[in-house]
Amino acid sequence: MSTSFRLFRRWAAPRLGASLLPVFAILLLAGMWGAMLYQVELERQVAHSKAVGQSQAQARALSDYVGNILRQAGHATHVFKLSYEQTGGAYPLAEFATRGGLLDSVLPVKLAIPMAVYDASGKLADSLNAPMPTSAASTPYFPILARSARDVNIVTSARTSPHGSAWQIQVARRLSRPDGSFAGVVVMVIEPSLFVDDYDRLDIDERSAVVLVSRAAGLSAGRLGESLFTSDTLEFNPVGPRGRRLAEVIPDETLDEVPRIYAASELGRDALVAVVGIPRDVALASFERQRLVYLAIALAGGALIIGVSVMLMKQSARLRASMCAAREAQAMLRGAVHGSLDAFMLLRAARGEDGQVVDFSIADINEIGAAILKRPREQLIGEKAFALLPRLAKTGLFDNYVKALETGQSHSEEFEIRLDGEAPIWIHHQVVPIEGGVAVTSRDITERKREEIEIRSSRNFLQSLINNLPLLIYVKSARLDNFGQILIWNQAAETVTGYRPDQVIGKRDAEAFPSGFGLTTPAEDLAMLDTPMVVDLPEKPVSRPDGTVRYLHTMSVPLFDADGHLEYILCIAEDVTRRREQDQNLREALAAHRESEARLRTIADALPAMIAYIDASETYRFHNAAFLRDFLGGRDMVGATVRATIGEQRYRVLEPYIRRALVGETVVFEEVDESGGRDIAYQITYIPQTGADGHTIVGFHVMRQDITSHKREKKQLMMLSQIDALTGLTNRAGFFQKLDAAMQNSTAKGALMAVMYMDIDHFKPVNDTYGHNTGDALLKAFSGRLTHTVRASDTVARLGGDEFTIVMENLSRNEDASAIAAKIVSAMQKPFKLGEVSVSVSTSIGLAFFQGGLLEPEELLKQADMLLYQAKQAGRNTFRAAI
Ligand SMILES: Nc1nc2c(ncn2[C@@H]2O[C@H](COP(=O)(O)OP(=O)(O)OP(=O)(O)O)[C@@H](O)[C@H]2O)c(=O)[nH]1
Repeated sequence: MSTSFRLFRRWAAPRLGASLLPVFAILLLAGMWGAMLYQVELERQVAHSKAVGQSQAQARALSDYVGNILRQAGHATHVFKLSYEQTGGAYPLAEFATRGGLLDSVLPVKLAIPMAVYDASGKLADSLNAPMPTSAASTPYFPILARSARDVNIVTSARTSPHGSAWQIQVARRLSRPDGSFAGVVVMVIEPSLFVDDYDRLDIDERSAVVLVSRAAGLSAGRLGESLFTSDTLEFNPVGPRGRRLAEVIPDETLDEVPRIYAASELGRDALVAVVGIPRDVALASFERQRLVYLAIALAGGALIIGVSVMLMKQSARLRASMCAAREAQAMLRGAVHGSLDAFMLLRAARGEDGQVVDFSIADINEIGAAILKRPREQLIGEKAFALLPRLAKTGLFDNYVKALETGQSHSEEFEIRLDGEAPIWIHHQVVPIEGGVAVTSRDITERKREEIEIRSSRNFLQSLINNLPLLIYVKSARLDNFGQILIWNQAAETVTGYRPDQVIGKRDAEAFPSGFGLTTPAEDLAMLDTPMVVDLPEKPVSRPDGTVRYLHTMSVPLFDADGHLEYILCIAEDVTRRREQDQNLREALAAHRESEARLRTIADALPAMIAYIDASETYRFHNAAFLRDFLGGRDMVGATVRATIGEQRYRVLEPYIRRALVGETVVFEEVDESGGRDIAYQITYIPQTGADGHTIVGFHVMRQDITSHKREKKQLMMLSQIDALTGLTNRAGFFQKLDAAMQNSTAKGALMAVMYMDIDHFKPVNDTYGHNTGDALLKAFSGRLTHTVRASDTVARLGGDEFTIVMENLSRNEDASAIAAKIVSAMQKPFKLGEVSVSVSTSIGLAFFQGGLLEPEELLKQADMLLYQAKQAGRNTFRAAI
């Protein structure tokens, strides 16, 4: 096979494969459509033949009818001839054509066929149903009939009527005299329209064409729909070869818009041809329906074929793509496997009779794998792996392969193999399940493993050392390519700063700490680069991610490589936050203490009370400005004892109180200072002070308050509480106190006394009419008048509302009190001038007496109230006194 052919085949094969399906689909479509069109054409031809047959049947029916009419017309002329000749020529047409007459037995008279009788000279002798030519002498049939001695019937060819454009057929018969000589002719004139104007008779569609053609005359008459026509040009030509059974014809000029299938039927005589045309759509209706069904089936089938083909093409394109990819991948894999530094084997599972895997045969192996097994690759392929190396089964590899195969899970591990008599080796082993077996990759990693273990153990030691140191340790690179990058970050660094190693390691300060702090500043790091030496850095705040701040005291130490170049900056830091906080707290506590002391002194000095503090040894420790000024007479006694300050005599008075205070009792007592010429009352309070333990009394506070004015106000308040606020008279409480005192006095001395109880008559209307202010003004004016009417020693009181009482003591006689009552009643009758208004009221009074006894004040007042009630009952403006 030549190279160019091979190349061509490689190029053509996929393309051919890709185009087969669409070509097949197109062929299938074309075949389906071709078959469908062929079938449709066959059916069209059959339908057409049927339609022609139908038309011809109709045409035949028409020609039969025409022939029949013409025959009957010949018959009719014969019947007339017989009657005419029998009657010696005296037989009128009218009688011949009566309903039920001779004509009617041959041709229906209702056809009203025009008829005429001409005499021997050709002159019109009789006519019926239409005007007829007056002479027949010039007609072609007349000389023939005149000459002929026999009974002859002539049917003329179609010809145009002498009267108009319509054409007609004439049926003429010779009439003879009894001697046989020529008597004349009888003629029937038949219009072709008679044959064609009736669709019902033919039972055809209304759009059909019915035509009668006279070949001899070249005339035709027909009917299209509602219209009748005649023509002298229309001709129908046969379709196809002559002599065919089906006589399809086509008109040489279009009759109208309707396409039709025409067929002709010759009459056989008189050169007449009947033609019927059936509308094509009617004739082929069922074929057209069938054609639509075929079309629909073909379209649906076509769509199905296209759809399925497209789907299959897509599927096959995908399949080709994935096969291509698989082939490429396979090729790459094979390349990689053979070029790999790892040993690689494809093992096919070998199963025993029970279906269990008993061994694996080598399906493929690369050169390195073959080298490990110490056999050429070609020899190894097909060999049983574990039969070849039975000792490998002991390592558990066999079990691993079977497990990977059965679970479908890849498996990779690093393990140490100790085979008898050989140094242990480390293998990195990977088993991948594949169809019917496993793919195994192995790499000898003994060397790497050994180094790794060594490095790990020394690193672990260092790591644990660094991590367990309580100091923050972090190491930055000092190499120029990654200067400032943090390389080590120990546990204490994480705990103190809150940054985990993964957030910090490999980054520079600016990246690692978004909040902006640097454990050492870039300037400090650069300084280390310039002059590498141990530096004690100032304390610095660092913000943790949670927002709290820690203070670090850092020392940075340069670390050099073997060549003496600076390689790392080791930073060792101590968290000094707690110590700083303690210092700060102490400072703040001291300041707060001083501030609070000063504040307390300011407050104490501003207080009007005298305040001092005396300790358990009775020595003054503090006194405020008021105490210094008012109690100590301006001498500062802080540090002096109480006894020395106030003198022995006064100390004896105060000592019991001091003792009580020093055992924890709050002591309150009063003292009157009479030294300054006026009495000043003091209230003194000793408040014990407990020490830090909360119960030992370490001294007591003294508070000395001037309560002189307070006492005076209290007295005044007592007095005020017995006065009626509106009128200034004694109120209810004062009245009862006074009444009680007076009754006690009366009982003690046996003196006569009286209680007067009065009420303003009709006071409510005053309030209602003038308002409450005027009511109040009236109450005041009433009180004033009352006070002026009685003695100064009598007590006038307002019990409430408009009710008043008077206590009168030391009376000589009852009448004295009654007289005063009368005087009051009279005094209150005068109008009261209250601002703009003048108000007139009156008063009613109840008067009760007492001259010692066991009566209670309330009972005496009740007596007076009863009497007041009686006075009100008596019509008001009066008084009632007890007898
Ligand atoms: N303006 C004023 N009216 C008061 C005061 N206290 C009570 N009143 C009114 O005094 C009226 C007392 O009415 P009464 O004594 O019951 O009736 P009255 O119209 O005087 O009739 P009699 O006493 O039966 O003649 C009530 O309308 C109270 O609202 C007050 O302090 N000032």
